[in-house]
Amino acid sequence: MASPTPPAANEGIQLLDAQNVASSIDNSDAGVVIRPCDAKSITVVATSEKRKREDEVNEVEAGVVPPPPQMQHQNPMWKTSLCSYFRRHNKSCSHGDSCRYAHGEAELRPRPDNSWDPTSDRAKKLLKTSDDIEEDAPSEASDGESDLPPCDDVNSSLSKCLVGLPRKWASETLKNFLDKEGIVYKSSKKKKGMTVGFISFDTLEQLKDGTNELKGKLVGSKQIKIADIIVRSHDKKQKERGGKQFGEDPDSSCDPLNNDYDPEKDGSVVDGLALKRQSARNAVTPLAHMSYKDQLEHKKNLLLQTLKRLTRNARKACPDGIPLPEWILKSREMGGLPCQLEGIIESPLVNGYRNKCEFSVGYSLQGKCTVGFQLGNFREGMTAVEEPLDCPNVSRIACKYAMVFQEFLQSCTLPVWNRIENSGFWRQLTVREGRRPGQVCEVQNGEANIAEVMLIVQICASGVEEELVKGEFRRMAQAFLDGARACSPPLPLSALVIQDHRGISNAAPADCPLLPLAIPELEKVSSQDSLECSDPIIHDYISNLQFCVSPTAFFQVNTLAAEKLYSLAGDWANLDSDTLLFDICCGTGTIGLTLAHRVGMVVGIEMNESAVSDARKNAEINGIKNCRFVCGKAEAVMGSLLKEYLNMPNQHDTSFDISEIRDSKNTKENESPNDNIDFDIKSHTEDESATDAATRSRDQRDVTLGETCVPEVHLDGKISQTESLDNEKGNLDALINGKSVNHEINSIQSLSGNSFSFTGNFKGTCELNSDIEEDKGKTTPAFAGQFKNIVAIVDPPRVGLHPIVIKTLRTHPRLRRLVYISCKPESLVGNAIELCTPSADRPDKNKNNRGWRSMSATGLARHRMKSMPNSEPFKPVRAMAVDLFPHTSHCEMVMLLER
Ligand SMILES: C[S@@+](CC[C@H](N)C(=O)[O-])C[C@H]1O[C@@H](n2cnc3c(N)ncnc32)[C@H](O)[C@@H]1O
Repeated sequence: MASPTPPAANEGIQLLDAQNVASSIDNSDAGVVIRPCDAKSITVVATSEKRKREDEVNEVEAGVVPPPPQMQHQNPMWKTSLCSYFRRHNKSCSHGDSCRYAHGEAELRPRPDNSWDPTSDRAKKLLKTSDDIEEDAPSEASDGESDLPPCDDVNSSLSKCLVGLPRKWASETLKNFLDKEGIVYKSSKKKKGMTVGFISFDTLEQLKDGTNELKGKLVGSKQIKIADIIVRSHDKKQKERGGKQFGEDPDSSCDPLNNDYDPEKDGSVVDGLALKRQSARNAVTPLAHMSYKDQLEHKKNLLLQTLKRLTRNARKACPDGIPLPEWILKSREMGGLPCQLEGIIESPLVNGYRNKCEFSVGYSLQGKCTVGFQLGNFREGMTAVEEPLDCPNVSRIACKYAMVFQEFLQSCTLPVWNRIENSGFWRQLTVREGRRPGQVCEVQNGEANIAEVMLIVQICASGVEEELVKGEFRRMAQAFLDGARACSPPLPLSALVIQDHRGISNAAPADCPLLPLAIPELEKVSSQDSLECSDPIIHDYISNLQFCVSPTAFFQVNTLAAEKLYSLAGDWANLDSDTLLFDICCGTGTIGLTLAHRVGMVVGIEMNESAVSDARKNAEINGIKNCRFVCGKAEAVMGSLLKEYLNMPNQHDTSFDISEIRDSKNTKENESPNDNIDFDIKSHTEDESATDAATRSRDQRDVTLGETCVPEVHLDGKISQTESLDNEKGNLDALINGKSVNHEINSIQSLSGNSFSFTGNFKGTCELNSDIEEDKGKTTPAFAGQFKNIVAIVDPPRVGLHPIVIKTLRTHPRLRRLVYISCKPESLVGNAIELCTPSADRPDKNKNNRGWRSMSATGLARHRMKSMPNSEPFKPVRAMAVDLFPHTSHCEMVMLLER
């Protein structure tokens, strides 16, 4: 038998202090996970042992056998983590020199983002130095557990972090456990779903006894580790000003866990490898220290590793008795790749490329009111904000506006948002930029091409007197105008919007109230009391088309690189006039609209109402008539749309029967990872058109399954004759495309000329076809069978596609080509496993989703494969990346799947 395989470095939980905890936190959209990165590797090891003879290359990938020297050199992670096996087994490791992990500090290399393995002496030393700088040095952790804090730092050190707790524990369970163990403490806190909890003590004595008692205690099979909590100097300052610190009141908002800061949303794209950020530049652009060429090489290497995971997992998921597909067999000749990675397309603009920056409002490490980027994840205990001036991805214009706002706040009476206390008024500034039309001759001088700027200021108006708020808004608008004018040349300023958001995190929901403000002198303010102005919108241009961008609609942050991305997707989709193109997760319609001239018809699907409204406007202003945009979650409408357009039998059924929806709803309640099913589709009646059925949706909160309801309908089209039309709510009696209809309107989404778009309760019979469809002479359901070539381009958010969408696409026999665009290649891999693995002859209907929380994305995909209906799999044909995010480790990947 082979000698025991050393586990990967950092196996299990061996976190030393709060920083180390943070460094293992995966801040993906899925939430916080202390990532036993190694569990994965261990699985790989076990499986690759099983399938050793099949593919030795996989063992290289899994770290089981060393890569050839040239690969070692290429792998940016080579020897960047300490080998835990080596440390634990008296400095011996059966892999010897070929181990991918460092045997001791001397061998250790810095990670690509210049950070060090958090468990290394170097990292700890750096940590200590930086903490000294912050006048807030915690005790240095030693060998897995922290020492007791020095006596002169008692106030900030009477709290500890408990690592390795069961995820299912809540605060109450932790309290019970501590009481049972006889620990004397002041307060404790634990959030379900995390393995970290917090405990605070009244005295040093209590802390000493408590930590001694808890150190190494077993909970289930896991040992509890104890780590320090690092309190920043600005938090101390807040405390001095009267603010609470963690531990003072466990039920108060002073809870480091009560934050769902998403650095991605914030523009602060944090590299998961980072240990600790000392500057906004490092937090937001961790690769900025590399040349652009090296950055691309680094990203390419990461993508290669990610792609190989697809092959490995699809192989594992392949049901017994079913032959491995050709692409997996061929992968041996390509070093384990599922298809060729054909390269990485550079961003035309490397600096200042972001057209949207979300600046946090908070305090710097020195306690100064600052508008900029947070230095790290709040879960790392980091709330400090630093100015964005040194971040190369931010434009000069965005920086200027951040500075103008910062100056304004310093003289403002209303408080800035306190992330620890969840109180305050000013929260965030978003700067969105729109470029001029036409071919840009001087790409690198991107700033000169910015024609429009929209500023969105997020506040929390709760409990603040209205008059005071109005006065501050007026002063702020004036400050922005003055700031814009003071620059040479003056900065563009087209729209100013207030977003009143009362939630804990700055990530506001799509329906968060927006108040467009008049900008003095730009807008003619009719009276002193009227601050509001009309629709705030800016414009940008892609492939010579104009795009409206409303305040919250998604628009790629790097427009010039996005243009390259879309044209690559279009080229690979192999489009012609016989093509029906589904643009899934279409946002403001950018992909569908830029490719509309190459296809017969585009159907865009998007859940964000304002983005759909923008998409429709965009079609109109560009005179594009062969696009239809459907507002709804793809998982709720995709099946119906496929049936509607592809003339499937039983056309008047919705795509999923109630049991399917109920099933997905149940799995959600029973811990389904896909907890974003908000819509329900009811079987529709014979007198509704398929279009109506496909587009109507109802918020799950208002409906319980099995209940009969008046379906809510989303319609769009042109009114040729109107008897009554109330802009807000009321009844619409109109002739729509020649048919008389009556609708109770819930909300009108856009109204320009005689075009409309609204949701309302469906009352009568309406064979509605939008004028766009009529103009093309393709009326619903006359589309059926009209298209020979059915293609989907999917561009989902970071979590990837919903499993129902994957299943719908995979099981539809007429969909032969799919172009997957991904801003998170790991999610693409998860989805591609489900799309490309052969299905079992008899799918396992018994979906046991228990334990999904501890599964990796790929493990989950393999698990779901078991219940995939028998269907022809796709195969990965080619892949290519487009760098939309220079200086960060993020990258867009495009993969062509065919069958
Ligand atoms: C990465 S963006 C792509 C947008 C667009 N393709 C573009 O390039 O501008 C993802 C879009 O998917 C939308 N989205 C997220 N979840 C969705 C769902 N379940 N169904 C439909 N759209 C969804 C988001 O609102 C967002 O506009």
